[in-house]
Amino acid sequence: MTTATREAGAPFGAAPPSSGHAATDAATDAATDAAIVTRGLTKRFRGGQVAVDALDLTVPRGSVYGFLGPNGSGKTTTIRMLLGLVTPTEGEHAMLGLPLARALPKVGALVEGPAFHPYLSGTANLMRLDAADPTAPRSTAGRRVAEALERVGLSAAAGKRYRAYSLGMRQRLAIAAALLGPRELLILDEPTNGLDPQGTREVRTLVREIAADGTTVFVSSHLLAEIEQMCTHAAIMRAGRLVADGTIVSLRGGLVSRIRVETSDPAAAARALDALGLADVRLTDGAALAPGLAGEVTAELGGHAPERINAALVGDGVPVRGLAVVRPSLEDVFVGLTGEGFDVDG
Ligand SMILES: Nc1ncnc2c1ncn2[C@@H]1O[C@H](COP(=O)(O)OP(=O)(O)OP(=O)(O)O)[C@@H](O)[C@H]1O
Repeated sequence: MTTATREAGAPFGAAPPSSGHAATDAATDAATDAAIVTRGLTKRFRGGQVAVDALDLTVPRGSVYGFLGPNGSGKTTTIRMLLGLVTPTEGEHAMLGLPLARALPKVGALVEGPAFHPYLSGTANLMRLDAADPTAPRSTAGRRVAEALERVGLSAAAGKRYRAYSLGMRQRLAIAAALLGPRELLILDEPTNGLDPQGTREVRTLVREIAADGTTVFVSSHLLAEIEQMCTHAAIMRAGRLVADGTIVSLRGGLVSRIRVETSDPAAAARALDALGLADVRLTDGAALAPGLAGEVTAELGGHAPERINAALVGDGVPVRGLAVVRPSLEDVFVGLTGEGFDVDG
């Protein structure tokens, strides 16, 4: 069943009124209460290209949900299906447990940035966009625009022409456009694409602030580190398929942290780590590569406290130049799952 046929009836995931099974109800309620649910969502373009392949997603309310995947992995197509801009070939989807037409007023979206007029101010640009929404009452337009500008931290620059805005300010204005009116869910497609580091930081901070105000944020990106810094949850896509999803902590939890010791005596360090019972001790002898180069020993951290490892190394007379806990990144998760690097140009 697609969105088009579902709009007139109950939203996907809604519990039947007479459902009497507690376990089934709990599962259904979780889906109904989610900000976004998709089941078997598929898009096959004419010509046979499968952009999204049987996607099952559950985005909890209140999460900052990273939708991660290399270029071309189906992120934009999924978002366009969610918003009713592309008709799915198969599968179901719902936002906020509502039929699409009722959900959309509560959903702000930034898919392809709105076209702003370079010679108009931030305020004037948003007033134009607000005026294009036939459901928004005219009498409160000024307040809506002022609030949206305030929310993205552009009140002070509201009167400036758009052409004088920095890249980060421009993107914040685009997000303000998605926030005209109260939103329960904000969907952002690659909001930091093309931004400089400062602009990227501004957008990242803004996303966190919006989430802290209680809005669920669904944000796509091809940048692993960015999703790790910004999100509570993530789904990882590859070639239209979901390869992993969950909280960032649980995704990383599938892989173990390691301890890394930098030392001029890696053999002694390796012996000490072995004696402590650390697993998978690996050694690189720097001096064998170049005279004077420090060596490195790594091992699975397991339940060992790094400070005790350090004390044991020092106690054994190992000259420790550096000691670090290396936590697995989402990139490690992706590589572990697919056996491939995360090719951003993929
Ligand atoms: N209208 C279309 N017709 C045919 N193929 C399409 C169409 N739109 C997207 N595709 C293809 O579907 C696949 C997924 O594209 P999509 O834009 O959803 O990926 P993405 O993960 O958002 O990547 P990007 O970050 O580059 O936009 C790609 O191979 C793309 O070429």
